[in-house]
Amino acid sequence: MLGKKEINEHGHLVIGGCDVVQLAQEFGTPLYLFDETLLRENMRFYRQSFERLYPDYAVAYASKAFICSAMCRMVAEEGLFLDVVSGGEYYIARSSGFPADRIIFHGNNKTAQERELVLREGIGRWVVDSEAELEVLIEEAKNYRNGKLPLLFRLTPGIDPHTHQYITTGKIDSKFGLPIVGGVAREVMKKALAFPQFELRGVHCHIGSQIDSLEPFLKACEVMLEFMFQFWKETDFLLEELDLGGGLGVPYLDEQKDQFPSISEYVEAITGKVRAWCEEHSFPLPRLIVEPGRSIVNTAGNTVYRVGTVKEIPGIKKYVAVDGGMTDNPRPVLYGARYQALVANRMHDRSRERVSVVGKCCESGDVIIPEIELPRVLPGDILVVEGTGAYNHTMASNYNMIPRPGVVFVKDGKAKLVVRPESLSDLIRRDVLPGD
Ligand SMILES: Cc1ncc(COP(=O)(O)O)c(C=O)c1O
Ligand SMILES: N[C@@H](CCCC[NH3+])C(=O)O
Repeated sequence: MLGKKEINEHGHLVIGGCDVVQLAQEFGTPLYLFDETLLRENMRFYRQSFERLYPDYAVAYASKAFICSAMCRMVAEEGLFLDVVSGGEYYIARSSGFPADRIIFHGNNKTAQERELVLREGIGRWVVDSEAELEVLIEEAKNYRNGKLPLLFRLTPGIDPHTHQYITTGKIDSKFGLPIVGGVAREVMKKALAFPQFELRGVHCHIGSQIDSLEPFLKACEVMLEFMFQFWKETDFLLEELDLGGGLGVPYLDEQKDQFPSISEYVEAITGKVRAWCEEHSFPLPRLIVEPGRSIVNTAGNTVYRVGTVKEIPGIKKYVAVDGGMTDNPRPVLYGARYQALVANRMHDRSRERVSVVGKCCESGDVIIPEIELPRVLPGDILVVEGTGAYNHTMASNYNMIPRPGVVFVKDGKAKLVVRPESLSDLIRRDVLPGD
């Protein structure tokens, strides 16, 4: 099992002190269920690890992994910054009361509306992604409400993190960022120095996601520090901040548990590397920023389904269909992502059969787990797919007009509904009948 889970006297799965079978009855299925203690613990692991090892840092939670108003509140309470990549994420954060000066604003194609919103309300760091964006900002930032606009520049350091190609983002051939090669990034940044409306704070990179080793992060530290050092020598301007993005991977299956560095190993490695490099080159220690998403939320999240149709094709396969699917978890279809599951209402059942867990969408590719050994599954059973905290709720769709699930936080035996499940009427909320 992933995360902290127990089994009670009824043989039911317990998360955050709550009986998952009862939660399924109370809140309905499918349902995203988050262990609040684990969420907070992971945020604290990041902060405490930095606190022990490095003088000046910020941990910015990457909200694209999982966002809702209650999550933004929690991130604010835990003293983290927030990484947003759209006006939508910014809006949710601000509506929950998240302080603007702790928000980092990303995007490779920020729209006029998004820029206007953020410049109106304020921002902690604005991450410039391209020369074209800088050109637009030269005009638009003139009347920034808080004086100088604090900028980071996103660079592509040319590193392959050896992860799925769709979530590889730091190679030179990328839609994100300014390439380090050929002096492109350097020239664009030099240009920004000439404008008084900007406060040039530092550089950013994000090499990819679900990365299973420390080596690509260490390489990124080196390349980025080398860039900062050269920039200093050439311009006499010291870039004070280095934002290394997110990307630390996590196990999705029990058998992968030893295959990923822990949060503290990751923080130890990057802070050690930065310290050693700076000492060797007599370069002032920069302020370090990281933007973890998945490693904070994934293991804390689970999806609770009810089993419907069970279909056996003799000698070939048994299909177990649940009341959700690729609409609440598109990751298997998109990335071939793997998951494991539990039968929450019969945790002591030792019978085993090989099945394929599928969804209810009108697509043969709507498979959540192609092959898994489970206790003999019956219609009505409660099936929990583990490790769905990241990029599930935020990537869910209404395909086949299936309402999206609600979100419940559990902690110390108490359950809080933090996103209500969509209703059928939500599905027509934005419809306009011609003539009305
Ligand atoms: C700029 C940026 N920062 C942070 C993250 C978070 O990454 P992860 O969830 O892998 O930690 C992402 C997503 O990959 C990103 O694009
Ligand atoms: N959506 C991806 C991660 C994207 C990271 C954003 N840069 C996933 O589920 O793995």
